Amino acid sequence: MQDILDEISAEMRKRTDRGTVANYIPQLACVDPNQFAMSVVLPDGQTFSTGDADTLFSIQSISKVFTLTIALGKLGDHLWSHVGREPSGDPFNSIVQLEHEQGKPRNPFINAGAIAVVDSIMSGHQPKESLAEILEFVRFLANDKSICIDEKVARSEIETGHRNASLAHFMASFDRISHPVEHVLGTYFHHCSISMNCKQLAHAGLFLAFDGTNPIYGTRVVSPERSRRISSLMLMCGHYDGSGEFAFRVGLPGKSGVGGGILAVAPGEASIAVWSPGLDKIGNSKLGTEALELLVKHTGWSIFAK
Ligand SMILES: NC(=O)CC[C@H](N)C(=O)O
Repeated sequence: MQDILDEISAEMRKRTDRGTVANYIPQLACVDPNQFAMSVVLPDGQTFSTGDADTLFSIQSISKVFTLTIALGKLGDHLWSHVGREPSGDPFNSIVQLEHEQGKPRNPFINAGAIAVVDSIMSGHQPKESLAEILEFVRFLANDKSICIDEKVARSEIETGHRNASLAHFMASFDRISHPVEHVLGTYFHHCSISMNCKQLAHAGLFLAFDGTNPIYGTRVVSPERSRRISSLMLMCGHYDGSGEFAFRVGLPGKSGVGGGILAVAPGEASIAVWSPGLDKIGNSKLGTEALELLVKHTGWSIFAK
């Protein structure tokens, strides 16, 4: 595995077209695009890494996997009255479907859906309490208490987040937001601003690759059924209007973020995190996707393989 990862890393180093860093969040625009990292965690806990795997990056929308897991734990199937579970085929920050669909977001991974999910888990609490709960959950999953929120990134998102504010207010106009919009947005921006490195992220996703149970510690996080459902949403919606392309090229459930990270799960095999800050036109990591494509070629880990 180490040889495979080093080969992929060497291949990625040669790439001249590395995509473009997210510049609509000023703090993310400062990140050096020449970075690359990949980590693979196996069920016995062995962790293989290459590149800048200890460097922290903003996990952005990958955090939506964790908030969805919390929301399903709290609301169960009732969550689906707040948010749908169909691919949107539109950009992650699009508002168009909301008007035609009575303010109900298509799925939990587009921005509108993730904002609705956050609202559903706040249950009358202050943003600080909800954030503490989300952060605690991520730390528990990764078994790492050092994971934190990057306050500078959160500030930067708050200052420039007009589009997300529009989505939240638009949903509120359909009575679909039950907490003060500013509180919901503050919580959303902060959970998007959690910083992690590839090793931590791969560990945090391990439960999804093993039917809801972390195989290293034997701790059950969610039921097998729920784990499979979260993974199926990652496959169908985890890369927004690029989800079909990702399934076609990689063939694994994955969730991307505009910080350039991707969490991918190979059921029964491994959890994988990859990071390269340059994005393609849709907002998914360009080299991250290429690296996962190569990994799957080497390992045969596609969910469509026997
Ligand atoms: N795709 C993403 O990672 C988007 C998340 C980002 N925080 C936003 O709201 O725009």
